[in-house]
Amino acid sequence: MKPKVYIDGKEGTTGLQIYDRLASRDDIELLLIDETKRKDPDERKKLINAADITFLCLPDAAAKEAVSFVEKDSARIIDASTAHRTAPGWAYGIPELSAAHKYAVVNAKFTANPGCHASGFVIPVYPLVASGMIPKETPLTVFSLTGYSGGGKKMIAEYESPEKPELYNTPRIYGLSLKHKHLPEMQKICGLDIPPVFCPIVDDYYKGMAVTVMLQNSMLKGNPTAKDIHGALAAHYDGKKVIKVHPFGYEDPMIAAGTMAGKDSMELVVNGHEGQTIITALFDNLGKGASGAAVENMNLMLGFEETAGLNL
Ligand SMILES: NC(=O)C1=CN([C@@H]2O[C@H](COP(=O)(O)OP(=O)(O)OC[C@H]3O[C@@H](n4cnc5c(N)ncnc54)[C@H](OP(=O)(O)O)[C@@H]3O)[C@@H](O)[C@H]2O)C=CC1
Ligand SMILES: CC(=O)N[C@@H](CCC(=O)OP(=O)(O)O)C(=O)O
Repeated sequence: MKPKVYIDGKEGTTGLQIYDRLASRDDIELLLIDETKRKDPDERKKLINAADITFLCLPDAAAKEAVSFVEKDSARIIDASTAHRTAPGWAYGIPELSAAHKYAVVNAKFTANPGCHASGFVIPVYPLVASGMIPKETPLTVFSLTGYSGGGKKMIAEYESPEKPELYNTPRIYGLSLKHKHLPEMQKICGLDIPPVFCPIVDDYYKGMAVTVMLQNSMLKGNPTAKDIHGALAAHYDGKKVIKVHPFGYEDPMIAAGTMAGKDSMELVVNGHEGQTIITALFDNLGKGASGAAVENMNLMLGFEETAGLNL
């Protein structure tokens, strides 16, 4: 029998993107809610318990409510919201981080899909902290360029409105409280003593991200060069299908944030010299930053090839 899959919040930005990746697959059965009942708690509860896996593509409060609906042992959850990313008992959905992370996802009842900015930070930083190259007490900084689809339906409507304010044509820095909701997962998953200083920037294009971490090499163990750091990342992600480490350096003098738009994979680009290193994670906020990652996690949880249905 084919595994049954339900998307709670299918009409939203992330939900529609997951639907697009699953609609043509014949190895799963998609359960669809009656459109007039898509926010009806009883109907959603019925489908969550009828499904083998439910994707939650909802605001945090609705995601928490959906988890409270789970009754059957067979019902498993992949939550795209921020609600459970540091919660006990939840697997963190970046299986490439380590064998233990992959094992946790494969066997999870509950998987938290990572935040988009967080993915671009955690994927380069986790292995460097785990190996000791970045001491866990290092004060890191990170900035992230994102397309406006990262803000969901509301932000998409603002950017695509004829009344769009003139200054929305230029990049806008936000998260100025320095308390962005992705900071807890960045710190916890990487095992850092303190969260990084994080500056997100949204710009007037639909999708694609460039998340950049800058390092003073003298703060790192053994005073590595940028090439050493590149070598450590290339070794860690060697053979991975969804995460690629670009050969050291970059062929163009500039890196465009939209380079990986439309893809479900991520590319890490390392530049620098003996004294300083700059690492940029290039990916799509709707791909490895959300829906592509969610489908990859589903594939692992259901025993499929992890890249099934993905566009690498
Ligand atoms: N956009 C992105 O790049 C990313 C988003 N996420 C996260 O994924 C989740 C969904 O985000 P996104 O798709 O962007 O958001 P959207 O606002 O685009 O979509 C959310 C959807 O949930 C529906 N919804 C709201 N409340 C309920 C409810 N009680 N029951 C059923 N459906 C409900 C909304 O309905 P209606 O259509 O009526 O508004 C909407 O269709 C969020 O938690 C977000 O933080 C994570 C990573 C990246
Ligand atoms: C442009 C924009 O607003 N992006 C969102 C992040 C999107 C994402 O990863 O979302 P969740 O953590 O909600 O899952 C933000 O920075 O809050």
